Amino acid sequence: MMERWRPFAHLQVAREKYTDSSKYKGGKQAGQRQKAIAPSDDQPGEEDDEAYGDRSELIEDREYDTVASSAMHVTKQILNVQHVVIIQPFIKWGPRKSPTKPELLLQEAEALVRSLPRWNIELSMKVPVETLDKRQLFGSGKLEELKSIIQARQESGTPLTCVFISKGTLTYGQKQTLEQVFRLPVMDRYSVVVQILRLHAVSMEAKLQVALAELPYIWSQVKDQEGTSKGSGRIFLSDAQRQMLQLRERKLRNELDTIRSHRELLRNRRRQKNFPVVAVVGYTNAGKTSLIKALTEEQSLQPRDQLFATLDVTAHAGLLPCKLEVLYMDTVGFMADIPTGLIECFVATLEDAMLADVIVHVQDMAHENCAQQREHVERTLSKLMVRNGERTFSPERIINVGNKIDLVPDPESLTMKCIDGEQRLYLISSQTLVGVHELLLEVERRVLRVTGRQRIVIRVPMGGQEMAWLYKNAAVTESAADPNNAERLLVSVVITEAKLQQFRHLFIRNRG
Ligand SMILES: Nc1nc2c(ncn2[C@@H]2O[C@H](COP(=O)(O)OP(=O)(O)OP(=O)(O)O)[C@@H](O)[C@H]2O)c(=O)[nH]1
Ligand SMILES: [Mg+2]
Repeated sequence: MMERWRPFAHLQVAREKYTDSSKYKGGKQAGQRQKAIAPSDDQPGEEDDEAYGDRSELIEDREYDTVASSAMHVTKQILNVQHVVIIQPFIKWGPRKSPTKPELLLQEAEALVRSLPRWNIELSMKVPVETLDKRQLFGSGKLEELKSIIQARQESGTPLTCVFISKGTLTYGQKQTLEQVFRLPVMDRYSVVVQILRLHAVSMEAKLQVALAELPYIWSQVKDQEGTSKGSGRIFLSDAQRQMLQLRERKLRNELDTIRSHRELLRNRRRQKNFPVVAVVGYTNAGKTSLIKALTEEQSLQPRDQLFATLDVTAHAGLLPCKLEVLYMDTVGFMADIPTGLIECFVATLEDAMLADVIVHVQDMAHENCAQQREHVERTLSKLMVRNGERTFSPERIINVGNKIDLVPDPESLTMKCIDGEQRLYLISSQTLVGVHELLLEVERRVLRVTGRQRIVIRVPMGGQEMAWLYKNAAVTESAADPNNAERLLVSVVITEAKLQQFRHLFIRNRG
């Protein structure tokens, strides 16, 4: 019966590159983004796409698409128009009640749907439930009521095409029951997020990660189905399909391992080049990309009002006021209530962020749920730390930034909250640039402190080797003739302790 409401099953033959969404992201952005990166060899991006052609076979796999579209209702035709009914179930009381208000949960569900360019929200409802585990999820009366609402809407001429139940994952049984009642395909958060990730994945690494993130979901649906339909004679996966999925998982893991060791090499190379790294992290849509754009004035960066707009960790060069060059890493946003299996794969891309010298945590001050978002990010970051075998973040390395203050009606009221224990919150707007310069000065202070760099003035002979050495091994900020000695220059530099020792050893001792 389900076959009838599986609108994507017949569509998976299309071969176009579904991640080539450039025309939906405000122009040539996908290409521009690659150009924006500095230095260019730091990215497992398009060049990898060409260099590893066989990887694309993993992305373009017809047999897999058939299984994926029936298990998740996801499709390569992401850009098809959809008319969506959103239902946000929430537990009204008891220990499993969500700490977040149902209205905010519903808003987040709507934001997820709006992140898909041609998905239209036709109906949006929050519905109290006793538990999220019932096979039909809702009480019988409520279910009938929902069915009538949907039917009435359809009869009035609205072409509804799917129901999005905003719960992490629905079991196969829940989906089947609800699809029979609503006579529409039913999706959960996992499958909607997968659609968004598929759309926004640009680099081969991100594409492979999304592909890997889909597998635990498919397996869980298969397991559920086996548990519910014993004896019904209907087999969800053939043995050959099972083997195909297992093989696919192995291949994806291998490919990702290869890409990551390549990334490790690049990271080492970057370290040799001695660029301090500043990672920008935060909840999805908090304004991470916008902040990097403001700090680097890089025009090609395209912030978007979409969740999970950034899926690739990219590096962008910027100059600190002292003329020291740093790399800002843009990262994947965090989100609560995303099943762990899904985000697990992306956690690896945050490795770079964890190794940064300084971490900027961007928070959306205009969001009603700001405090919970902040806690979620902090909790996830500390879990990541533990996994990476690190102790804890020293507060030295973290700068808390409250963004979007231009949208806060009374920004003055926030000033009170700015001192949070020892941690200061830097209030800024990446759009109007209020507070950005002050933040930049703080980034500079932290980078210099954490990386053991100092700003000093050195007196060197004019035209000597010293000057060339300093240009190569330190950041030269200024040079001027020494008023007391016409043959000497006063050079302001930002230099590490180790390099300063080397300088002394090479030049000062020699001079005797
Ligand atoms: N008014 C206002 N809007 C902002 C500000 N900063 C960012 N935005 C908007 O917020 C939206 C999200 O910005 P992004 O910079 O893409 O956010 P992000 O954190 O990189 O999001 P993801 O990559 O999806 O996790 C965009 O529409 C931005 O224009 C700000 O200071 N003020
Ligand atoms: Mg972003």
